[in-house]
Amino acid sequence: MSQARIIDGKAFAQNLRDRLALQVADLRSTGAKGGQDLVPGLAVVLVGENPASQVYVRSKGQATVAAGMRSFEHKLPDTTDQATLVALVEKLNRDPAVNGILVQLPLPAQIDPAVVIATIDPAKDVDGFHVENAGRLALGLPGMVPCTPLGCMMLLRDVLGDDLRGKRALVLGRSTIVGRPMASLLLAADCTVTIAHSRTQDLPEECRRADILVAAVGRPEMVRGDWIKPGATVIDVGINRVPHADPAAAAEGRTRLVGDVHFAEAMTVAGAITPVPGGVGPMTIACLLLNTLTATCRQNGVPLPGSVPEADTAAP
Ligand SMILES: Nc1nc2c(c(=O)[nH]1)N[C@@H](CN(C=O)c1ccc(C(=O)N[C@@H](CCC(=O)O)C(=O)O)cc1)CN2
Repeated sequence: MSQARIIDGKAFAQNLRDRLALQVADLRSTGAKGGQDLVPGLAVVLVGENPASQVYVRSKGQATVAAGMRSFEHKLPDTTDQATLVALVEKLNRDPAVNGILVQLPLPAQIDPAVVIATIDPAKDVDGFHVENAGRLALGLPGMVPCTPLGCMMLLRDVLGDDLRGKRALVLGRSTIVGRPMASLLLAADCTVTIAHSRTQDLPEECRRADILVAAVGRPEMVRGDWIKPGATVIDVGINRVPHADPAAAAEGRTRLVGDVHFAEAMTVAGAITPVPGGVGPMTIACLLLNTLTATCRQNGVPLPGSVPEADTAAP
């Protein structure tokens, strides 16, 4: 029985981070303005004590520093009100040392994420969630592209090559963070794109038509092997924590991470597949660094370094 190629997102992300670090070092010396080094600065804001968010924010800070950028971490209590958070974002918008702003999601219930995201200066919106950047992507204009879909596109291009024209792509999930921007990027690459969701009829059959299947639905192992077209490229965006497979370990409260795709089944059908962990997840942070470098260059009228991939835009 044939086995799919495992797409090593961890290695790809590390390679991208290494290349970005070289470009940042170059920018520091050659991009100097007014006698001062040009150092990209990323501000990450965490509200509350969600354990997963704490891990992600710590990793983002470490990755930022490792790339030679400045990291500004702002940790606010769980009880923070919306006005306080909005005021912090406005302050970061005005700070010239801050080129990128990211507010870690999810936010506590008393805060409307749409209001906070709308406050971020679109030029510093390294998450690409601001309505201006979302609109730009949907309209095929350059802007900031959300990190996870951007990372998925890089992995896809690495496996399939740059020419994705005419491929049938199915995006399972219509979130504003992954599903919708992913569909826009695939459309910009001239794929024939379907967005499937909870109301889609005969989901397995829709999936089986896809040359590229992107699962971003947040349901552990929902996509089974017989939903996959033989040879298809499968990008699994899901990160779901489930009880450990060994009942004794599960009884001790131990868990494991699984994606939205049943990996063992998919391995025997797909042509290539991202694992969970070690697939798409690490690309999210690497692309955050890429977006921060891109934002810094654009804000300072400096050309993007040649050896760093231009962040995918929907253009032309
Ligand atoms: N403002 C944002 N909030 C959130 C985003 C985002 O892009 N912007 N995405 C997710 C969380 N996230 C980054 O913030 C993220 C998720 C997963 C990973 C990752 O590397 N996962 C590892 C496994 C990690 C583990 O063991 O738990 C993997 O898949 O290999 C990085 C970043 C929600 N919030």
